[in-house]
Amino acid sequence: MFNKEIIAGFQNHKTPFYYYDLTVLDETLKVINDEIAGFNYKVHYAIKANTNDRILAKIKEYGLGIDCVSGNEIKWAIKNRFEPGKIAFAGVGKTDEEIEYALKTGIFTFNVESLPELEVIDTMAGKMGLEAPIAIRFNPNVNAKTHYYITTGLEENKFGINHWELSALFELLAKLTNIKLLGLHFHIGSQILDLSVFKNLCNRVNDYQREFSDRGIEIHHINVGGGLGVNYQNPDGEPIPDFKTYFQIFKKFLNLRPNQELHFELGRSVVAQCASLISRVLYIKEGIKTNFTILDAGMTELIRPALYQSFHLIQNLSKLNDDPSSKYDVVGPICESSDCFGKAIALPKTERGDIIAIRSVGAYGEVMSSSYNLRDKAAVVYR
Ligand SMILES: Cc1ncc(COP(=O)(O)O)c(C=O)c1O
Ligand SMILES: N[C@@H](CCCC[NH3+])C(=O)O
Repeated sequence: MFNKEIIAGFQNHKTPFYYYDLTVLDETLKVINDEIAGFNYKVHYAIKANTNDRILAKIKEYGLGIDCVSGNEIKWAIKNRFEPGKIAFAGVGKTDEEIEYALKTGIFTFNVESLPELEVIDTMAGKMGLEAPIAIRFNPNVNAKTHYYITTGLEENKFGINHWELSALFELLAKLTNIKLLGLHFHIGSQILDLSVFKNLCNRVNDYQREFSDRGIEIHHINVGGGLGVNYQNPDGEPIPDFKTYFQIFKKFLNLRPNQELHFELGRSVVAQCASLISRVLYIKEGIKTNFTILDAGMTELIRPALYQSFHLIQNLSKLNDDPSSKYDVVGPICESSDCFGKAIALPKTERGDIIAIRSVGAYGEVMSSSYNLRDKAAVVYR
């Protein structure tokens, strides 16, 4: 991602800043489109991962739709010229205002997460003289084998309708007159590296499909959500897991009906590798076991390590060819001990003023930043 010229160019910018390499995004989007070509598959990009307008313009260029989780995300998608007919709306807590707005706008589908929500959407659509297009989000109770905080498809999670609610759901569907059932929706979690869990998901989806076809209910599309993980250890290497293997699982194990569409809501795997957080070393401070490298970027720019103890590769771009002979706790300036990007990180001997890159921050990076400690918003630089 970096060469001498790019690194030299960084000297002209005030740090910290988000550096987006749109050529990386191009490559990723091309791979996705190649893998789904010839199949009745559609990808709706999960906009929560990154709402940057230049990123969205690229995603639109490749023809993806958008998966939203708030009314404001829908508004933002439309402002960025995505057609309402390519926008899906999920979320366990849709407000009346958001539902009304989405109905008026004519989005493709509501991914409905509970029976009470289904009734509210039906009532509101009735009052507006509309038919609400819906998919039912099921909680398939499939373990995504990922971090506890980003697991969404276990019965104990708040997301989706559980299997034991199925007969109540069928009764309700038969009764409601202002909804049009289009799809079945699933999303089991994020940063999934063990792809066998998607095979387990396919088996559950096939079971759910049967429940509907046994009752003579036709389903237009199946939505298997997102969740494909990325290689945080080696962002410049081959993606592990890779898109080919991922899509292959659905091609092999999911029983699509004739003419049925298969939808995906990928977020992280689309955008994670196209960005780095670029920062300068403010101080090297002596520590008890390891010295501290204190950066001018902190958890306000990237909260993932503090929130999930997640790993991001850290590189000293000022000394890229030197041996990583020293170890540092790489920390930010925020008044929290969790403001730490990594402990005992091997780096070349690092000095004040060195440029540091924190890699793979394109997903859930900039969007999760905050102004805690009244910090300025980080700038953005593109290639
Ligand atoms: C409903 C839904 N769809 C899609 C995504 C995108 O997931 P990921 O970024 O892991 O691909 C999420 C986030 O986990 C989600 O909650
Ligand atoms: N914010 C999480 C992912 C959550 C995805 C949304 N359900 C992360 O940074 O990994």
